[in-house]
Amino acid sequence: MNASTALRQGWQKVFGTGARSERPIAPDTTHGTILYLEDITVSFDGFKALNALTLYVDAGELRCIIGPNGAGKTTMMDVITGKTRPDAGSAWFGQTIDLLTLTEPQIAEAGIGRKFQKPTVFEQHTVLENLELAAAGNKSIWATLFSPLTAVQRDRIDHVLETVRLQDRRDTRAGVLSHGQKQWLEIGMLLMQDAQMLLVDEPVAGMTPQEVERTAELLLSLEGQHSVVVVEHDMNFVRSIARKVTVLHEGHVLAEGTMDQVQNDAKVVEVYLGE
Ligand SMILES: Nc1ncnc2c1ncn2[C@@H]1O[C@H](COP(=O)(O)OP(=O)(O)OP(=O)(O)O)[C@@H](O)[C@H]1O
Repeated sequence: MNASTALRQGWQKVFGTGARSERPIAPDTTHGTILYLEDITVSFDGFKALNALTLYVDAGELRCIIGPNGAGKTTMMDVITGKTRPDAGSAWFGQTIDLLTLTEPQIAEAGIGRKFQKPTVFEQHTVLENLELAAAGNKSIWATLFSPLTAVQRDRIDHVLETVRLQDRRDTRAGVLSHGQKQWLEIGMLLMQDAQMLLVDEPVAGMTPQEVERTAELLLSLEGQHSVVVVEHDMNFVRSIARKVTVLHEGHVLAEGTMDQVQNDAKVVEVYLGE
């Protein structure tokens, strides 16, 4: 059994494999699709950052999104998380949750977590405390850090620490972690929030080669249990984790397929990879 499979199986033991029933609203993925973006258009002063973008993500899928600067990758993430409202189109989380009717906090509550390029952890708190705080949501810091953990919470934290390989850093202040470790901690925090879909923006920028390799293993280990959308410019990294790759250009999908398929697509070579 490889490391990813072992982690995934452990994950299933702790969190189960079905829909998360403790959520007030959870995406219905019985048709196998967790994200439906259809004909999404976003204009800024008449310029179409997204132009009738249609894109679907399967439940449990690890999807890489690539494309030249200005292709609309960030704007797409902003639409999914409710930061930007489209002028036209529809965005559904599973079959029943209309993302365009929800606020940003409601979208996060529904199970969509976003990790920005720059890590945003609580630097003065330990790794363990960061995970506790992430799980606590709106509870006060005092109430969270001074109430004893339940056995279930302890199991979850142990499992997340193992997944993000920070077991031996649990009592380390987050501020002194390496850049890569902070990125993993932040992914761990999304896992503590039980994010079913993780949007991850340029996860390996600024990492050492070993950290890049570890990040690939981490993202691959989430496959199946979580849907992960990774936006990344580092093509070697994308190649190392790629399943299905979507190439965005001028606000819509230029090509989609395996890394080999998109790399050999003449349109993609012309506008992006041939640069
Ligand atoms: N708030 C805004 N106001 C005006 N124009 C914007 C705004 N946000 C994005 N844009 C423009 O929309 C286009 C798409 O930007 P976006 O950031 O989504 O691209 P991207 O694919 O993420 O690029 P990069 O790889 O450089 O991060 C760009 O031309 C950008 O300048």
